[in-house]
Amino acid sequence: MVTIQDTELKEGIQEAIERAKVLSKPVLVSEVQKINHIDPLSFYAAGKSRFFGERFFWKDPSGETYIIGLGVCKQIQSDQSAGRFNSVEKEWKRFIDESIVFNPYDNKAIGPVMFGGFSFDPLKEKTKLWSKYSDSLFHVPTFMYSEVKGQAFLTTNVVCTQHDDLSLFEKVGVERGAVLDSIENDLPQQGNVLLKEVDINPEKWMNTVEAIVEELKTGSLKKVVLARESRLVFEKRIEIERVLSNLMELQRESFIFAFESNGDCFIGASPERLIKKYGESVFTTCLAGSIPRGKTEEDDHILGDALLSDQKNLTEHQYVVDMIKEAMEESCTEVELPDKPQLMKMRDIQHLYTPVIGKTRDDASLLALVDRLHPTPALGGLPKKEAVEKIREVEELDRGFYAAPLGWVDFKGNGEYAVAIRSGLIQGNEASIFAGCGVVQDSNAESEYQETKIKFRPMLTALGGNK
Ligand SMILES: C=C(O[C@H]1C=CC=C(C(=O)O)[C@@H]1O)C(=O)O
Ligand SMILES: [Mg+2]
Repeated sequence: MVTIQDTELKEGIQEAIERAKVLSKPVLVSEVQKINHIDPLSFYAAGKSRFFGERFFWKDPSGETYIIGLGVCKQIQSDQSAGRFNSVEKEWKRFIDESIVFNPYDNKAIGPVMFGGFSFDPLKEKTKLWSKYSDSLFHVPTFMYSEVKGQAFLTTNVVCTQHDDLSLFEKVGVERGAVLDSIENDLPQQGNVLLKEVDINPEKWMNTVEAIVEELKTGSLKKVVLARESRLVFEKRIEIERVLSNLMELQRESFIFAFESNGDCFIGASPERLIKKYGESVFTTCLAGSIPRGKTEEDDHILGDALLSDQKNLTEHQYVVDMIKEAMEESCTEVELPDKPQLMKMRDIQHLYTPVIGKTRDDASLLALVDRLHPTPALGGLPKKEAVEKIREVEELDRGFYAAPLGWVDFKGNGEYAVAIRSGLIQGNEASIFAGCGVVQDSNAESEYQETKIKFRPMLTALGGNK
């Protein structure tokens, strides 16, 4: 049981209603309180009955930051394609500038935070798979639990209109009390059975890989990332909490995320950071080039060493390094990166990995950096524009939010975006899972196909389809 003593929320609501009258538009009041630790997954689960379809979950790979949101007090979305990063940022800034924030703490990821993401390619023809997600979609939660370096905070966000009155304060208090009272530490155990697993057109996908390899040998394109889908049908509705719990247990080194919208849930465990910005410091990652894990420790070392000296994978990786380095040098005063990749080992796969750090020039915003980086050649290809056009033309899959930036930004401009790979879209008792790989001149369709099979594994296992 968590007891909350409200201090400023009531006064804040009063003030926000007055401000809403003057501005003739809704005004946010945000209050941050330090609370005792709550299990992040239990907080998420506590919102199930009241806020299903309006929740999000985020954990960074270090486990330093957890952000869990329940309810949506403000939605920011944009269906425009050109300038969508900028238009989301502008709307967010305007919203924050007019808001009233009570927050005596200096931590990141507390107070008003918007969580969400962007589709991979807004110009790709839409299918009904992603009908619940617009091309840019962000939620500011009503209640948000943040755990930052072991300290726990609860943020309450209330949007007040000129027609509201102080009864809003009572209403929010009752709702928050109900959420906190329904926190239970044990997740219900529920078995589910995988009835059907359909790989969508694998032969056609391999033919496309072969055709692209031929194109890469002659034209100006150097790399194209091609992805595919597998569709799973279960006996019962998929329990998002259970999938998250499995991901937390099995993919500890990854970003773990869930983003619900209108009853669907985009979920995954990505090893890939697109960009993190804390103050002026920025961190990004070049991640491309893959090999399986070994069955024994010795095997694993042999495979890792083979990856570190494999020319096809080194080329695939280097394209990403070159592009990210150029983008960072444009936006930063200092950029540091090692001159050779190292290994990143996850449960199911190992990758070539080059971390990059920098200091932003003229305080470039996080979303401006996302705009500059997305998609890196780890998800799009090289040259960027031609590769994205090629994917739009030849790929059967509607990527939606797969392979695109997903993450958060707080009201001070700090935040982090992952590249949403190793992910899937849950729709009731069905799920689509996605995986792709970097196709270069030396690619072989069969081995790229095997690579996508390994990349399906984190989600397949978490869903209960592959023990
Ligand atoms: C496109 C995916 O992985 C990317 C990230 C790491 C390694 C990759 C590769 O080796 O092909 C891909 O570029 C995916 O997991 O769906
Ligand atoms: Mg690869």
